[in-house]
This record gives sequence, structure tokens and C-alpha cells, in this order.
Amino acid sequence: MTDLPARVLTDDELDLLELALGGAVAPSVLAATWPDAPADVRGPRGGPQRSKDSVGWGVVLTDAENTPLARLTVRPGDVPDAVDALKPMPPAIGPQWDAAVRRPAREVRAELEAGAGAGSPQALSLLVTEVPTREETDAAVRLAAGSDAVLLFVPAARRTPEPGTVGAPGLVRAVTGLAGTLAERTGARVSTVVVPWSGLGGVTLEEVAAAYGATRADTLAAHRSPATAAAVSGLAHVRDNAVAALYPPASAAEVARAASSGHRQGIVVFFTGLSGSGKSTVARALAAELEDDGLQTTVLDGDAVRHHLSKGLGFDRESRETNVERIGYVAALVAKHGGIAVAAPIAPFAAGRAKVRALAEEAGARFVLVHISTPLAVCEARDRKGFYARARAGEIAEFTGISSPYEEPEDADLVIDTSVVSIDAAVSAVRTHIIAAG
Ligand SMILES: Nc1ncnc2c1ncn2[C@@H]1O[C@H](COP(=O)(O)OS(=O)(=O)O)[C@@H](OP(=O)(O)O)[C@H]1O
Ligand SMILES: Nc1ncnc2c1ncn2[C@@H]1O[C@H](COP(=O)(O)OP(=O)(O)O)[C@@H](O)[C@H]1O
Repeated sequence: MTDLPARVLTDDELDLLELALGGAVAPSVLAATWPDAPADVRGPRGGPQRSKDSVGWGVVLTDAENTPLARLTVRPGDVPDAVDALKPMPPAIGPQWDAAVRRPAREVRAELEAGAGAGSPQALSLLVTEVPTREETDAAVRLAAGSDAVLLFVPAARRTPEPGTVGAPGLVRAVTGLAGTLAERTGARVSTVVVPWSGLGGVTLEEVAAAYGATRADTLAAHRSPATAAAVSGLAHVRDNAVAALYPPASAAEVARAASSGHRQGIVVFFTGLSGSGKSTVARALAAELEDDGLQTTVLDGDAVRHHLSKGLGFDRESRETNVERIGYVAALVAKHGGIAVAAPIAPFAAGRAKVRALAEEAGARFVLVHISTPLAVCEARDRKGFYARARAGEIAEFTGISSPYEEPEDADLVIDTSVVSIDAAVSAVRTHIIAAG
């Protein structure tokens, strides 16, 4: 595996990888989106194309943290391509990550076939992209007529949704309500299925739905009438109209302006801890929760920062301090404008962390230091990236905890050991702290 080239996937490509691992799309669909993939798998418009005499090739697919998630093997001739999982996909929290709804296509298909008895199952897949109105609930009941089973597909991209739109967590909660109503009114077996769906890869909903076992597919929002669509888009004006009814025009303009421009104090949430301690996992899950609360959150993750802001910097003490100070500078800028910055570098030195605290406070922001204190032995046993083994073997110099120091913070607001605290509990502790402190 180690001699294969590696490819860091974007969030959209991770969605496609998850679909491929679950059997919803062919493995080669992944490579078909890469402009630099070997020519023998790309047709004139990037579509798959085979050449009999090619020798095939392989690539290790990683996330932005360089965790090896899967191996893609594109084979010559008529041998099918393969995608094999190496590590579980990065975990996160929220109802869209619940294993009961985020299920591989092959498992859902097998369950539909098993439940159908001898006859061929009539299974409708309904893609729900918007929170269903009453009108769409009625449309769903009509569309489900004659189906043995209904799969309510909730598209859930890893990419951050457009501001002001209901994201995947809200959609899953709304669709769970729709599933109950539909089961009651139609008698069909109704399941909510979260589909990693970024729109990448040129696959259609019908193709993906068929892989999940559906015999028919439809999009619920297509059944929204123009009158309902107009009423929904007019909701944003309801508050403005209420203000206008209460105040004379000059006062109403001031009240509306104050309501929309209310400045809140920004926050820098700064995670520190050993590699593999759980900083990124908790930081990302926290950011997703805060976004879901309607709070604009910017994540400055250790590895991602090193790909961009700190590209080229090493791991000697001076480089690490420069890296941490750059993170602090950007985080303080975000917070100065009322945003929440969530940073998750190792930040092993007290002096660097103190500098970030000073930058945040100078910007008028609150600084929350979270020490992820997971013991070295646990981090080393996790070794998702294989770095500890390489550091022990002397292949990586100055590795934190092995051959480079980590100065334990004495000024942390929260200390969380993820070997005994779950991801959910860790997120909830930080969120509670932020809310309690106003
Ligand atoms: N020598 C050495 N020591 C520590 N870590 C190393 C090293 N070389 C590479 N890596 C990978 O880089 C990630 C840490 O980068 P950071 O920017 O967070 O480090 S620091 O704050 O500047 O100390 C860290 O990622 P995380 O595991 O997410 O912490 C490692 O994957
Ligand atoms: N309670 C937990 N909180 C956070 N991560 C956990 C927890 N339990 C197990 N893990 C695992 O530990 C690993 C932590 O990796 P990561 O978040 O990338 O750490 P870091 O960013 O500190 O290097 C992940 O594989 C994650 O699934």
C-alpha cells in the first residue's frame, strides 16, 4: 500500500467515496472526475473509458488529514475496478451521521429484497432536498400509492450549506416526521436514508436510487406549486412586515437595521493536544453543531492549515511557533468581526498559545483554550496515520510526544481526555462552556 501514490480528497470527493464504498456508484466514477487520472480510464468528456492492454493502476485515497481511507484499483480489460476501505471514514456528530439512517446502498437494497417476499418489490425513492411543506407531504402520499416501500433520500453533503438554508441535520429531523406521517397514511414500509450527495461524478439520482434498490425515483420539491414556492420565499419578509405594521417608516428602518447588524463578540476556541488526541474530530463536530445553531464558524485545522497558510514550514520549534502564530492571527481576524474561529493545531509550547490568547483578546474576542489531554499511549495506539510507528522507527524527526516536547497547558478552560469522554460529550462540554460564558 505504501508504494502507491496518495490522493487527498475534497469534501465532495469524500461523499463520492462513501457512495462507492457502499456500492452505490462504480469505483471508477471517482477517478473519472480527476483531470490528471491516467488517460485509459477517462473518455473524451472525462467519462470512464477502458483500454484492453493497459496495466491498470492504484491510488490511496486520504482525507485532508492524510488519513488513508481507501485504496482504489483501476484494472485493465474487463476486470472490475475496486475500492477497498482501509480506515473508517472520519466520524462526526449530528442526526445525519446516525448509523441507523446513513446506510450503505448494498445493505438497504438487500433489506428491500428480503422484505419483498416472492414478488418483485415496488420501492419508491423520494429525494427530499427542502423541508417538506404540507403540500409536499400530500404529494408524497400520492406518489407512494402502490409502493411496498418508500425510501426518503436526504442528500447530505460534507460541504457547508449555503447560509440561510436548512442543513442536513434539520432536514433529517424534518424527514423523520414525514416518514411517520407517510407510514401512517400509506401503510408502506418507509425508511429515511441519508445519502452522501455532493452532485459530483455525473451520476443521476435514478442511478443512485436503483443501487439502493428503488424501482422508481422522484424529487419531492418538484411537486411544490408556484403559489407555495412564492409563499415560502416570502417568509423572509414576514418579520419586516410585522415591524412595518408596528412602527412608522423612519422608526421601522432603524429597528430593522439594528436587528440585522447586531454585533456579537467573536470567540476563538483553541484546541491543543497531541497528534491523534482527537482535536480535529471534536473541533469539526463542534463547528457543525455551532453552524447548526446559526453561528458562522471557521475551522482552522492543524493539517489543513499546513497545506495552505503554513505550507513549507517544518516541525522544529521556530516553525511550529510561526505556524501557531499565523493560526492565531487569522483566528483573531475572524473573531474580530463577530465570527467563531475553531483552531486545532498541536500547539505544543505555552509561549505560542499565550501569543494566540493575546491576539484574540486584542481583537476584542473571547479566548477559550481546550486541552485535549488524551494520554500518549492512547494516541499512539490509535495511530490513524501511522506517524507514531514511523517516529518510533526514527523515520520522522522531532515528533511531538516522542522526540519533541509537549508543554501541558496550565491555563486551559477545559481539559478533555477522549479516551474516557465520547465525541458527543466532548462537543457538548465545549458548547455548554461557550454558551454559559455568554
Ligand atoms: N514531527 C511532527 N510532529 C508532530 N506532528 C507532525 C510531525 N510531522 C508531521 N506531523 C503531522 O502534522 C500535524 C501537526 O501539525 P500542527 O500544525 O498541528 O503542529 S504544530 O502545532 O505546529 O506543532 C499532525 O497532525 P494531527 O495528527 O492532526 O495533530 C501530524 O499529522
Ligand atoms: N471520544 C473521542 N473523541 C475524539 N476522537 C476519538 C474519540 N474516540 C476515538 N476517537 C478517534 O481518535 C482519532 C482522533 O484523530 P484526530 O481527531 O485526527 O486527532 P488530532 O486532530 O488530535 O490529531 C480519530 O480516529 C477518532 O475517531
